[in-house]
Amino acid sequence: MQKLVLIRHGESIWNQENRFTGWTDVDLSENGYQQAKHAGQLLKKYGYTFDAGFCSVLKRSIKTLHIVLEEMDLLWIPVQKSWRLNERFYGALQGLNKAEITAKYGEEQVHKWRRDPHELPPAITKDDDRYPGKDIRYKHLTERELPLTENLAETMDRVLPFWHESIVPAIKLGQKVIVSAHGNSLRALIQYIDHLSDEEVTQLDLPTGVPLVYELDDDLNRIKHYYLE
Ligand SMILES: O=C(O)[C@H](O)COP(=O)(O)O
Repeated sequence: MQKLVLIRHGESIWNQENRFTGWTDVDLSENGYQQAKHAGQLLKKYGYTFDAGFCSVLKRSIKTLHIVLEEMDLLWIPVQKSWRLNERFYGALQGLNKAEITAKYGEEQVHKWRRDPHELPPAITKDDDRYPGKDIRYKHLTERELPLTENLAETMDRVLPFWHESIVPAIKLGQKVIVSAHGNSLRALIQYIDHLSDEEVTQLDLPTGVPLVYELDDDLNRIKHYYLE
């Protein structure tokens, strides 16, 4: 049996302000720092340790992992960052207030944008300042990989190659792994690991900054999962 720990980053400033975030590189709120710290303390208290960490290239995920590892005195372990673990790219919704968008387009449409795995939020265009092609950290991505919008299914398509090529090999080597990522990149991963239907993943919401432990068998099938609280 292998344990894998997934953690959604601590609360960000835009989570607090109720704004669509996506690939916007927003920092943790003070509460988010405390959540990450608490997560690290819990992991330590329950005797967890890690050999490898994985996070996105967004600072809320990077800092969450850093703070957790700092609490565990494990800052020295190798950490791999990948854009593939980034939050789902929320297109033209990025930066907008969720309540205002709900007032404008109605709850049903906003729920679809947020939770329907195949619904695409309105896209940006390449001349938009939010286009990732303008951000140096994505300079190695092909044009096809640079999103203008993304639904959960597309998010899963870009998360899974990283899961199979980087995370799975580490687990199979017997390493203890922690993945710090985002609400939707983790929902995509969980849909895959747990074989959830589209209907089931629609119901799945992850809290910020709470470690989610997966116990996996040798073929990486889930035995059970639970939050550490
Ligand atoms: O990008 C965001 O706005 C959040 O991290 C996730 O938002 P959601 O719960 O609306 O998908």
